[in-house]
Amino acid sequence: MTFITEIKTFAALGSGVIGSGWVARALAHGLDVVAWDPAPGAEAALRKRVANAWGALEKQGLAPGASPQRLRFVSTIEECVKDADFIQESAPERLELKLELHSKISAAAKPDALIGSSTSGLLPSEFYEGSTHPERCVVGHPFNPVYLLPLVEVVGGQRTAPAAIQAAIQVYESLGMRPLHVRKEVPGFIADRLLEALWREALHLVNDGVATTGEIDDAIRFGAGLRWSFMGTFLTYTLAGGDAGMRHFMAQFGPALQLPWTYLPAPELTDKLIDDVVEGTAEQLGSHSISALERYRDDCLLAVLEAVKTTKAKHGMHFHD
Ligand SMILES: NC(=O)C1=CN([C@@H]2O[C@H](COP(=O)(O)OP(=O)(O)OC[C@H]3O[C@@H](n4cnc5c(N)ncnc54)[C@H](O)[C@@H]3O)[C@@H](O)[C@H]2O)C=CC1
Ligand SMILES: C[N+](C)(C)CC(=O)CC(=O)[O-]
Repeated sequence: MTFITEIKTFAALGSGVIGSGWVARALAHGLDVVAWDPAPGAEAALRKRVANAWGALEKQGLAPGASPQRLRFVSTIEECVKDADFIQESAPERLELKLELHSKISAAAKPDALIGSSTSGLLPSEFYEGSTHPERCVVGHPFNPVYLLPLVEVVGGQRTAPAAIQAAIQVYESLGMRPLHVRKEVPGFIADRLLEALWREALHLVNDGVATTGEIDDAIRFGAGLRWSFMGTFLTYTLAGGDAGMRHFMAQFGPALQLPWTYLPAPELTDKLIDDVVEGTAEQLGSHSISALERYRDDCLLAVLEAVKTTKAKHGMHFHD
């Protein structure tokens, strides 16, 4: 079984934060993009988000012919997918909604067009249950902002063909991404399991009055956050074990895991906790608008990506190593 991997037309269903990020990435790679979203005013909101991202994409370098004008917004699912070579769904994270949407998408799509879902952690075997040609259906879980962050987790369901996983990896690579094949279909995949643990503990720290949202963000951005862009937890902790490496690290810090410092269940989302988090982050936002902070974030990310790429090259490594 073969799937389309040379893509000219990219279909995006759902054009919120993540869908618009996919649209911007695909446009920047010189593709024609067709988008659909049922919300009133969705087309204007999408074009505004793409415009806000375009400056960063220009700085990063556009493919020949890349233009926001190659985006066409349509009014039906069928029109969106019928001529598409690759389809990416970024609809709200609700199982029933995705189940129904994918039965319509897959029925109208070319049979050999791959279908990816941006879900953050739902299981593909479940929401592709009613899909036509389920062997071409995968999860392609991206990270915000999708147009700059390279990681995409690729996950197959019980009926996904291994060849479709490889084909999807090829397509995401052609969009400049760094696919990571999640070999076992588990809720939350790999990255969101880790991010959820951090998020849960951050909420506990606010709930227990230990720290404000700003202080917790400081604890990340001036410490581990800086090193995470080029070295993950396992290699970082190997170095933290000194010359004796990971075995010494495990012997020294392993017992603390039995205390443990962290809680497993999430805190109850009481009105007070929600207010504390919303008020804390409003203070952090200050007078900046979300789009201004998105441009600031994008500039920082471009600088970090460039620094990591240049430094890796000096050490004989490729960016995707
Ligand atoms: N926001 C994030 O940080 C990330 C989200 N994701 C995933 O991406 C997907 C989309 O999330 P967001 O973009 O954050 O949500 P969002 O709320 O920003 O956007 C969702 C969009 O879907 C549209 N929509 C509503 N009903 C729809 C339907 N029946 N069919 C198609 N579109 C519909 C909405 O009008 C809205 O524009 C979810 O599966 C989420 O788990 C993945 C990575 C990160
Ligand atoms: C909060 N979230 C689970 C939707 C986050 C993600 O899925 C990935 C990200 O961009 O952090």
